[in-house]
Amino acid sequence: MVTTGAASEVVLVDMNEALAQAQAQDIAHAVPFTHAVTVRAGSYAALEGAGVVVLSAGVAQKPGETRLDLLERNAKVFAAIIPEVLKAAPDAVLLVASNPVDVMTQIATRISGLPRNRVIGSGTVLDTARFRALLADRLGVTPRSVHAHVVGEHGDSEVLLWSSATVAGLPVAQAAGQLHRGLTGEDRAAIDEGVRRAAYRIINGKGHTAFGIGGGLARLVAAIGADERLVATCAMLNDEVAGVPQVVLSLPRVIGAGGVHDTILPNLSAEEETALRRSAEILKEAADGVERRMGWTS
Ligand SMILES: NC(=O)C1=CN([C@@H]2O[C@H](COP(=O)(O)OP(=O)(O)OC[C@H]3O[C@@H](n4cnc5c(N)ncnc54)[C@H](O)[C@@H]3O)[C@@H](O)[C@H]2O)C=CC1
Ligand SMILES: CC(=O)C(=O)O
Repeated sequence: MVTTGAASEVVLVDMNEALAQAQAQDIAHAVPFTHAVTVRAGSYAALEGAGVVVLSAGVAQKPGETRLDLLERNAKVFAAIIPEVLKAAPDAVLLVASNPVDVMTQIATRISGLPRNRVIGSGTVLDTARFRALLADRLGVTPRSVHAHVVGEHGDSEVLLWSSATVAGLPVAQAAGQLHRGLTGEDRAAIDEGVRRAAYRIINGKGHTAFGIGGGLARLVAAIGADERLVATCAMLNDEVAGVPQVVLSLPRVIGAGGVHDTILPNLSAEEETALRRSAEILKEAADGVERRMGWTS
């Protein structure tokens, strides 16, 4: 957020106050080289007046763990922190990053009681970035010129929408031909694996992921602050997706002041539609299970 000037003030709140203080100081020392952003650590009360509160507290995956393995632990963290956040910043948009981000967004929607469009999960914003980056690399163009989306779970069952991926308005296979680049079935499989397994690889190498999600969250915060109507793949509670009712997953959403303004369902091939239904079913089952175990539903 500091490097892009996405906000005028950033307040870090963490149960580990010494860590929050240290991070805030370290980040503040980058301000002279970047944008005029005030950065400080504080208690929940310091969130007063916040336009957006990013919820990233909780535990992260250890090597070998899936995102869904974190569910119970992070549900308890959200039950503790969301009432505190809302006491200080009742008008904020909640932007959820903690994993498993889709189910955590459902939990945040339930606990907060806020309108669903004010509780956004970063969802597949990161996976879409990874897809665009890998496709761009294959085709020899910049990722900003690749229009492609990942929908569904931010996790193992996510769906890369190859059928609607374009460059310069051309389907990627045709664009690849004109760019004299191969895009074989093997290349596609490697890109799929590169996107779907990115977090596992990075966590194996450095213990956590940070820069990609930091870039994505900053982009969403900027879009909310400036009422941009940015189209980004984010998670929100949907009435129904692919026949699955009341499920949180990512689709392209229009993001502006106050949160999500609209949702767009891209054209899907039959295979993509089946994969999206499967992803929705996995998330629905995980969310229903944790809601029962937390005693929120019978
Ligand atoms: N959505 C996405 O694309 C991504 C999500 N994540 C998720 O974000 C979360 C955080 O990841 P990291 O920053 O790497 O972990 P981390 O362990 O470095 O940071 C989590 C912080 O939460 C704090 N915390 C824990 N319980 C708390 C409570 N009750 N109140 C206040 N603070 C509390 C801890 O003190 C810690 O500083 C994880 O769930 C991780 O899986 C991480 C990267 C990408
Ligand atoms: C950790 C995580 O969810 C990611 O980097 O995709």
